[in-house]
Amino acid sequence: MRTHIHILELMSLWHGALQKLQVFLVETKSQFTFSQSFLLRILFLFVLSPACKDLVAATRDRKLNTFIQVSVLHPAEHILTRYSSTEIVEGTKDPLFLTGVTFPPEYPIYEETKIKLTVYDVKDKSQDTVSRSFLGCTTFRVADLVKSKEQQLTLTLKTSDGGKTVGTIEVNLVKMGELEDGETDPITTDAQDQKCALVRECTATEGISGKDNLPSLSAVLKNPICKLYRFPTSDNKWMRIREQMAETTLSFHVPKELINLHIKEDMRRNQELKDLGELAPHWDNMRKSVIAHCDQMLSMYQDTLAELGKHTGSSFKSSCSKGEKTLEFIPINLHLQRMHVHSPQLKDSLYDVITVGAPAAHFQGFKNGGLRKLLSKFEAERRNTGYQCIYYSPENTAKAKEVLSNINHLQPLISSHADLLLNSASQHSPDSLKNSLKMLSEKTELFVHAFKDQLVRSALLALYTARPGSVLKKPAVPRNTTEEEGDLQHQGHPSQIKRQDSIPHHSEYDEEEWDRVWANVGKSLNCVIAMVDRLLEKDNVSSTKEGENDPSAADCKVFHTGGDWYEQLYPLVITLKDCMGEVVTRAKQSMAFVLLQELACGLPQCLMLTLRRDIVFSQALAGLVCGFIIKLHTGLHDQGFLQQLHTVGLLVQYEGLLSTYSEEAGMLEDMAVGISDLQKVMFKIIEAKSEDFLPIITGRREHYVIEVQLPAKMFELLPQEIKEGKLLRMYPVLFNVGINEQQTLAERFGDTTLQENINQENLELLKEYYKLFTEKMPPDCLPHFQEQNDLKGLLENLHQNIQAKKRKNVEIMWLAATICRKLNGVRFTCCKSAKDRTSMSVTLEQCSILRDEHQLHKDFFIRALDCMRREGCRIENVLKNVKCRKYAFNMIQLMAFPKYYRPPEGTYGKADT
Ligand SMILES: O=P(O)(O)O[C@H]1[C@H](O)[C@@H](O)[C@H](O)[C@H](O)[C@@H]1OP(=O)(O)O
Repeated sequence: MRTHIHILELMSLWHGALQKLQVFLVETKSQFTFSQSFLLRILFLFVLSPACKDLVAATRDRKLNTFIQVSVLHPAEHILTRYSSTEIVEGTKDPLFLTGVTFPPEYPIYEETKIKLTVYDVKDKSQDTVSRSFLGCTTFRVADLVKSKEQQLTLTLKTSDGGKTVGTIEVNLVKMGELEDGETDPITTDAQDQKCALVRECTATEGISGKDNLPSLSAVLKNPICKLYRFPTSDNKWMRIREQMAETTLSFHVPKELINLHIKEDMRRNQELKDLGELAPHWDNMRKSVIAHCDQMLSMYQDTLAELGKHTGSSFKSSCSKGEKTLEFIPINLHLQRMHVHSPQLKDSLYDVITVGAPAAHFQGFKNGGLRKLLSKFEAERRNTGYQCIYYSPENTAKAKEVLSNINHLQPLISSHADLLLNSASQHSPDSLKNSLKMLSEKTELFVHAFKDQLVRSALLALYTARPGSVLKKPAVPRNTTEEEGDLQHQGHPSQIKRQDSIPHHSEYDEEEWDRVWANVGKSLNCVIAMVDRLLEKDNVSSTKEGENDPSAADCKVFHTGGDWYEQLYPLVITLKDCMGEVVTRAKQSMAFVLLQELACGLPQCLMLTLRRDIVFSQALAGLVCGFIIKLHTGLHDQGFLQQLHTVGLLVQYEGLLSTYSEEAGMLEDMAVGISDLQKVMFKIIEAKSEDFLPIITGRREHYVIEVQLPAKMFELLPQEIKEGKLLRMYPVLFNVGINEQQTLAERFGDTTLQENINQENLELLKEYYKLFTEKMPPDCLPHFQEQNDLKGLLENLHQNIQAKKRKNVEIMWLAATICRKLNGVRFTCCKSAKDRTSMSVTLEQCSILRDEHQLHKDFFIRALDCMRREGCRIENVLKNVKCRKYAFNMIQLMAFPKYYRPPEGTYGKADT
């Protein structure tokens, strides 16, 4: 029977290159046999090599630059598939390879599968196609390795004609424990004992969601890619690095949920506009035009949602699709980039960065700039041009939306509590009556409170004047004139709009009427409360009398039947509902009238701007939800973090690499608004009731709540406050430093103030977060808390760097990222597509962390950086996006990059992006 083995990872780290190469297979379980046909889950295929002497080069005029190519010959296919390569090690006959090779979990490896290791000498790696010459190769059958004595093969590395021996390769199968022991082996100077890199297994579940195989994380992360490296530390030990990258189903799930909410919100708003009642012709025509435009927009959202509903396949949007209309709500190239470090004598550490294209409206384009500019320009125009409508500030428009949302939320709630009260009355249940009354009172108080706003009062007046034939005997300026009322008078109060004389005039506007209607709700609630008190009191008395064998007890019983309580409360409850209905109608209409002004003043631009903002927000939100869920899973056992989460909130730090020149300046303007809009988002963690762990989104444009579902076992780990549904706040901050040739142009001939302003504003936000953090968190709470002073210093340093206005000051990014990590925040890195510049930046960040936190040997810093860029997850990201293993940089671009952002030779060039 043919055995089907899953070799999850093949790691090749080859030191001493061609003489001797050892390959290790490591199994997950302590036992497996190859006679079974089920999938064997092998953790490691580990390539290890001692030093190589007498390496045979084709010519002796130059030193060898070598790499190993790993190919697989599948038993059924007889085709050799090129699978993976190590990095190139230059100028030595004793190369030390640091890069591993991985097989994904679904990769089929059989007993009969052959693995071929070919060694090449690279002549010129700067060319598009690396010019190389063959040095030698060897092939082994997986079964031979597994069945071999001591699970080790010694193979000869031969020239292509099979004639000449150029070295030997040792292949070993290693059990997990042996590997772990090996990990801490010191590196000796004796090349014979040098051990090299490995690639470790990465299954969809275990690789990223950890050993517990967390279903709530597996539901979100898909298609993981995993690479492993082993790098020397400064004290000559080995550290093991697992680099992982995964896409997320949230790329599509979040935008779909959000568009659904927009549709509901806009349908409701359109209905509210229709329900405004009779209006004078000027306003009526305005309303018709607004509704027509809004309906058009609505159907556009519906079409987009329908298109997204058809989408199947991969859960990420590639860089090539960034301009596609149907995908405009989807974030570009959203991935989790994770580095897992096992270093000797130190605790394992995880470093996560979410990489995503800058949230921006690519389909709409950037000819007129991005949201930051467009919104303020629009607002200024709306304020200054003589539209035939009333100007309400953005704050007041937002307030109107809030009032409407409160009405829509509270009215049905109060109504159902009132029904519950009647129900309790009919059951003659004192306890339940008390409870229902408590709930009813609480909600009604909230309701009354919701309308205590001057805006409602002034909008009622404005609406009154917009009714056919309205007239004001004197300019009715309500008490406490507000900003919009000032504007209202300034810009043409509706009452000042000329009307035809034939329109019949209404009686004078009664300013006090609203107060009366509004107060009636409170009064009718008081009547209900008084009645309930009386009923309960009588009930008490009657039961006491009953206990005393009072002869009139029988009468009382008749008097206090369920029906009686109900009958006495019923008319009062109906009055309460009626009063509330009266308030709702007036308040809804007045607020809808405010919204009508907002829309009418800027048609159709305001709808296009709303669309643009929705698109950008959708992309930003998808990333944030992904970042939050991952952070929650990694921090679930960290009590300090959980406390920070509910007492302070979560810091979310974005690193932007966009230039402030041409189109990218527009992208940055979009991105800045999209990220700032994330302040409107709060998270809530709930216990999952089914196997569907995807987050649930509720709310409206001004305020969203994301409910993240956790399985019961994990939910149990949360602090009580979070379990009780406390809303968790987000603190997004963005720091941008353009690094490419376009930024050089911006610095020389253009303008960098956009970047400077963004960095300055966000520094203030970061400082605010830090202040909150120090005020609310106990001093010993966080693992990094002892670094309190460091943090202060880092913030000061960041401040100075931002003030310094130095060109391409990438120190800003490093400082902001370090502060974020120390404050337990979520890290994001973004450029246009999150493919090229982002890859340079995250790999640099990874290696810098290894150097600063894990004692990466200083001589290996550049080597490690090159390994990650050449063979790591990010080149796979490029491949996923553009089907080509080349970072899309040309020489001119690279020359403009800060030094450590340049990829190794041979990894960049023309790519069709
Ligand atoms: O991932 P990016 O860095 O945004 O990719 C850029 C790349 O930096 C640039 O050199 C190249 O000319 C392309 O513009 C890339 O953008 P794409 O969005 O086209 O991948």
